This record gives sequence, C-alpha cells and structure tokens, in this order.
Amino acid sequence: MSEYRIERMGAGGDGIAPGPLHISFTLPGERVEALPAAKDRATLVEVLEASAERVEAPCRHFTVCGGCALQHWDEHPYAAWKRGRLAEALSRAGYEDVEVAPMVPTPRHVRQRADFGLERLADGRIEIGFHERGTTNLIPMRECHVVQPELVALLPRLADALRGLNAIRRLGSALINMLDSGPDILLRTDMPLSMPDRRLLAAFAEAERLPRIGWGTKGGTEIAAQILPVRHNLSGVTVTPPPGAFLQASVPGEAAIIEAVLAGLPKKRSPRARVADLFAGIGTLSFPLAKHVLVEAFEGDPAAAEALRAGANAAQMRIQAERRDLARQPLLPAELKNYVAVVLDPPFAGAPEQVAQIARSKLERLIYVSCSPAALGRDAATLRAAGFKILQATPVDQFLWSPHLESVVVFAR
Ligand SMILES: C[S@@+](CC[C@H](N)C(=O)[O-])C[C@H]1O[C@@H](n2cnc3c(N)ncnc32)[C@H](O)[C@@H]1O
Repeated sequence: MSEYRIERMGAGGDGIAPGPLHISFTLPGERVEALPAAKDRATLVEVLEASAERVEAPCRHFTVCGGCALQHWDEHPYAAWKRGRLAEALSRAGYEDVEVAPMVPTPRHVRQRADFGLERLADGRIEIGFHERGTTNLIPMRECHVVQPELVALLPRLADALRGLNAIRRLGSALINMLDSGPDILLRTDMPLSMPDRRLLAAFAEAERLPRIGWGTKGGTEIAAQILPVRHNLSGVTVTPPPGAFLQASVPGEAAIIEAVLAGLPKKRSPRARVADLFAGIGTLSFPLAKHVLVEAFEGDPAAAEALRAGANAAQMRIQAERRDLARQPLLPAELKNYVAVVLDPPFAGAPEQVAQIARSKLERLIYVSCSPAALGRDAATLRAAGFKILQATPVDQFLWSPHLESVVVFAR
C-alpha cells in the first residue's frame, strides 16, 4: 500500500498519479492511499485528503457498478472536464483555440435505452443488472440514477418471469428501449427459444402490457411475442423501431443534438437544398432536418432503414431512405456534390472511410455528431488536412457520470 497525489483526470475518468498511475474514484489534488494492481493502475483504499470538489455519490452501487465513473465529482468541474475532452480531441487534430460551447447537461433518471446482463444463479433464479467494473459479474441492481425509473422498476418482474425461460442456461442480456408505446425488450440468450419459452414471453407481455418482446442472436433478431403495435414519435413522425433499434440515450440529449445540428445548416440555401444524413438509424435527425431541407438518408441496418422509410412515407416527408453500408461503400465525391451539407453520426469507431471520401470531395459543410471524442479527433485530423475549419463545437452530456461524451461539431470550408 502506498500514498499518491492525484495530478489530473485521465480520459477514462480515473484520477492520474505520477507514473502515470490510474486510480479510479479519485480527484485532482487529492492525497490517497492505494494498492498497486497493475503496472499503470492502483486500487483506491482511502482518501487521505479529499478535494473540495468531492461530493457524496447518490447511488449505492457506485464504485462497484461499471455504469458510472464520476458520481463523486461536483457537477461544475465535471462539466468543465467533459467540455475539455472535446477541446483536447480537436486540439490533437490540429484545431487549436476552438470555441467549445458550454456542455449541455442532461438530468438524472432520463436514459431511455439500457442493455442489462442476465445470469442464471445456482438456485435457478435470474439476476439482472449492469456488470461490475472490469468484470463479467452482474450487480443485483436495486437502484439506478441514470436510467428512467419505470425501466428500473420493471427489472425485478422481468427477472422473475425469465426464471422459467429454458433459453437462458447461464447467461444472456436484455436491451430495453423505452418507446412511446411502452418498454420494448430485446433478449439475447445462450440457447434457442423453445415453444414453452415463447408462451412464457407472450404471457409476460400480456401481464405487463408490453407491446413486443424480441429475441436475438448474432445472426439477427426476431419477434418472440407481440400483443400491441410498437410506435415511437421522433420530431412529430411516428416510426415503428425494429427490436433493439438505436435510440439516442436520452430525450433531452436528443433535443440538444437536433438543435445543434439544425444550427449548423448553412444559413443561405435554396428551398431545394439537399442534405445527406449518413448513419441515419431510424431517422432521429432526418425527420427534423426534413422540415428545412430535402433529406437523403443512408443507413446500414436494413430494418432501421425500412422503419425510417416507412415513417417518412406515412408522414409525407421530403426524405429518401436507402440502405447502404457506408464503411464498404461510402458516398463518393461525385455523389457528395449533390449536397449543401452532410450530417454524419457514425458508431463509436467513427467513419474513417466516409471521411476520406469527404476529404477528397468538394463538400463545403459537414455536421459531425460523435459519441467518441477519440474517434472524432482522428476523423477531424483528416478534415483539417482537407481544409475544413470549425464553426461550432457543442458537447452534450448524453452519458451522465461516465467518461463518454456526445458532441456536435460543424466543419466548413
Ligand atoms: C450512432 S447511431 C446514429 C443513428 C441516428 N443518426 C440517430 O441519431 O438515431 C449509428 C448508426 O449507424 C449505423 N451503422 C453502423 N455501421 C454502419 C455502416 N457500416 N454503414 C451504415 N450504417 C451503419 C447503425 O445501424 C446506427 O443506426
């Protein structure tokens, strides 16, 4: 056991002592006692001198649950640190002195999408919860201050119902989207679904008035039980998201992202101006965009692209939706010349293939929505080399108390 002085916060939300040595749940300026656990990591034993910025963590599972890393930090320095992560990522890409907007905060208890682990215990019961930090063990979840309370309240009843499910031999997961029509559950299990399993899920759906329960494997998803129509409202358009569809993490965060995306559109544009929405999902950004410009939406997942297309058609919106794998088949410079702007909202790894084509094209404006400052930084370096400047950079705290950060950056040349 040794004493350390924490010098700064690392990108993963750990305090960093000289070494560098990562020590979770510490804050800059603190003197702590910790037990070396690996070459670059030690485990906090005691805070000897606490920072004035230290606050009481609200959740009993904090430090054990892998979901949150930063509940012990006052909201103001926490927000400044997250905002700094975006500034740092852009500065590493060569964009010095970018005016980064203050981070848009999100309240507690608003996360509308969560993926829980399932585990069958020795006595046959099913445990449901988030994973412990750095392990595959599950925490029996009794509270959560991030996700919506209705979702947390459903978990014990879901665990009880799943006890009789043959398809869970040892492990599984339950991805829950809180849609306007009610919780939409996608189960993944380690055995196939039997007929009695389907009956059990239908009875649970009926008892809870859950419109649909899906079941998935690596090969795809199917509907295990459906008793009511599934629908969700996105900027006034009703869609039927497929099981497990991507949703923005929270509605307030989604609204902030939409506002920053719309603010990034070129002010001077013709009424026939066209915008490409790349990695469009089920249309979260396409629908609000289509109130201002003609939208061509591209999405790799066939079911999501179809949900977007069907929603747009029913609402008679100015959107063309196409399924396209943008890693294998990015939009080429000849196609990109059709647009006054491109909106890009790729998965965590970023979109290097598409950004390479944008760099080679004559596109003048790119509105980049990112959930990973590191990936954004890599793509931003390519854009800078291609002559793009940054007009606007807005961090949005979609992932409260985690080191993850959503941001909207408007590039122009
Ligand atoms: C971060 S989500 C954004 C979705 C949407 N813009 C929204 O706000 O809800 C990323 C989307 O990219 C899609 N995707 C992942 N890999 C892709 C690829 N290679 N080509 C096209 N789409 C892809 C996913 O299916 C997902 O819908």
